[in-house]
Amino acid sequence: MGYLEKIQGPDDVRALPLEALPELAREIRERLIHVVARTGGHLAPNLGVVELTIMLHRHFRSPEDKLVWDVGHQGYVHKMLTGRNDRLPTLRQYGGLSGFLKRAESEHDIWEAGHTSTSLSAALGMVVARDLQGEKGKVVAIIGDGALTAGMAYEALNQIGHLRADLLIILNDNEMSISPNVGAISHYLTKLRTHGGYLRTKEEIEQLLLRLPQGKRLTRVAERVKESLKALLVPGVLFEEMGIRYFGPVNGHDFTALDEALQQVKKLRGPVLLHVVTKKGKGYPAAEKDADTFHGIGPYKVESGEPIRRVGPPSFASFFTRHLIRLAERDPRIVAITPAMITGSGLKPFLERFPDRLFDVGIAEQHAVTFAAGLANAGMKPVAVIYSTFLQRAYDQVVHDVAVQRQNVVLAIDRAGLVGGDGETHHGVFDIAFLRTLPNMVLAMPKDENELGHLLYTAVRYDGGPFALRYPRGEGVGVPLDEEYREIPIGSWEVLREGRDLMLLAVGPNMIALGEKVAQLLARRGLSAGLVNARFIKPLDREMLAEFAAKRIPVATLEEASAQGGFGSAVLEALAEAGQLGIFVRAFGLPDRFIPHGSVSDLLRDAGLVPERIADELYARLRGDALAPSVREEGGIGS
Ligand SMILES: Cc1ncc(C[n+]2csc(CCOP(=O)(O)OP(=O)(O)O)c2C)c(N)n1
Ligand SMILES: CC(=O)[C@@H](O)[C@H](O)COP(=O)(O)O
Ligand SMILES: [Mg+2]
Repeated sequence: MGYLEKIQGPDDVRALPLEALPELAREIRERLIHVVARTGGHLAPNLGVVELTIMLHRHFRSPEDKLVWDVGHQGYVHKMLTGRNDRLPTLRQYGGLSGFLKRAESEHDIWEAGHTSTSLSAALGMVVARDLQGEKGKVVAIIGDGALTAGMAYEALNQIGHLRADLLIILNDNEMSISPNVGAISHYLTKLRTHGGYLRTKEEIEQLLLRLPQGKRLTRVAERVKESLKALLVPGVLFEEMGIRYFGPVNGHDFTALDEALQQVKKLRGPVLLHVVTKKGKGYPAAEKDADTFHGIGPYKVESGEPIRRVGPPSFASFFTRHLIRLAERDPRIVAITPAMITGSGLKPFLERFPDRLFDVGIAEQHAVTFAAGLANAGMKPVAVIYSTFLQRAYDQVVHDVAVQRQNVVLAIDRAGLVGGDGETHHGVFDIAFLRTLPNMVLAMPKDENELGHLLYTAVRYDGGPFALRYPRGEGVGVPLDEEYREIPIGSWEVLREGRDLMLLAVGPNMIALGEKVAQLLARRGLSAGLVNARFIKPLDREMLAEFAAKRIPVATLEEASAQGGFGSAVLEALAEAGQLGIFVRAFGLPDRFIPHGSVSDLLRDAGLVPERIADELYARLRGDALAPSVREEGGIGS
């Protein structure tokens, strides 16, 4: 029996002799590689923090000492060492372990995060609470070099330094965000890494100066000279100048070096940053070689690292890039912006074709949006490609810098809808509600990858202000692409199927497929339901809506988004405004709760967005039959 199988919690980790740790690390890596090969997940980040996680649990007594992980995608090792190793094969599965930390899963999961760069702010909050309550215990934030490119991290560092907060920050620097890290901060960290590993403080540097010939005089010369010497000699001066003592860099795979470093820094009071250098994907050649692909990967063959690809059409993201390249060929104003998601957004072909017209701004969604507004302000046609969930971080920039000024920015909202294994923090289900309420905003979603191209063509030619174009994670529908693009009239819907007794208004490919099945089920029961591709969420096709109302045809809306404030709400508001609420309307969407991880089909079923449930309810309501009990279930269909 190996070491890992005997570990039920951090006490067991602390009980192991130092010399047993390399074998424990090997066992952890072997299990990670085999389990994630089946479940999919964030393999490379976790392989990079095996030794670090082991040592953190040896030096700090979780949960009295609080380990606050940034993002949490690198929390698998932490879970294995805190009593959840046996459940690892349920990772990211419906009802199984989350791929991020979850307080409901364990007392050792102090903080939940799927979005980067929140750990420092949260940790500082815990430090201040501890001190105000007179509690004990260390607070340790573990943040990656990528997460350190987000502005929110500096807002926290600013206050940490100001308060001289007694907080340990572990900077896990693997030179990678998802793709190789970018920006001036990353460049600075590279300089620090190449300084070679030493653990000197400012004081020691000053002692060193004093030992130099003329050292006394030297140290007496103007503060400016000393400061500039310090900047040369003192590593981490960026942090030091914020009042945060910097130590490192330390080899994050060397148990002895980590042990010594943690031994030293944990005794210190006040804000301390330990710079740990790790390798993303460590211990699995395929992941070491291609940490970008193995950052977040689907199932793969262990022997070769070759992804087990499902046969099917390319992803919406890759279709989007194909259209963007075709349009950028003709329009030099078009530039693309990504906040550190080149790979996930499928933008690599665009980068290869137009290296000077793609801007990776790092993990900086707020900056990405306002940078786009600045570009538009100067006559360019910026296309900001941002996952729906990450766009949430830039909402005020959309309002204040884009919508108010009617800047001609295209917001390409990828991962719009349920995303599956990433769960609550990643489903793109709120952007309809938070964008449709903005004046000057156009918001559209295509029925398939071909219409995606026509809507993008319409968007880049539109000069009436912001145009938000949302599309889902996952594969296209499998339709051919037209040779030529055509403009789609803004605010126009498309009738896909005529109906006499009911019109289903569906947003996006999944809901159109769902609507088609509902219409077929109702047809078998003698109810004629039509289906509309509601490709514009804003502006609505008020003409078509008024026509249904005038003919007193009931409508039902279908959206893979929060029903609260979503497309269905917009339709209800429009009918109420036109005094046409007399017709029956039902808005089907996601319920008023956060949707966990699992397959999209499991999650849609859970939310009641399945044809049988919807057909049952609509039939019962329209034919006056008593509602089937199952349909009345609370919290199911968007309530
Ligand atoms: C606000 C936000 N934007 C983008 C992402 C997508 N994302 C997840 S992990 C990651 C890279 C994080 O890099 P780093 O902090 O260095 O961690 P590593 O994966 O290298 O361990 C990114 C961009 C996110 N989770 N949150
Ligand atoms: C942890 C994180 O936020 C990203 O790695 C995210 O999981 C990527 O999502 P996709 O797999 O949809 O690109
Ligand atoms: Mg990193």
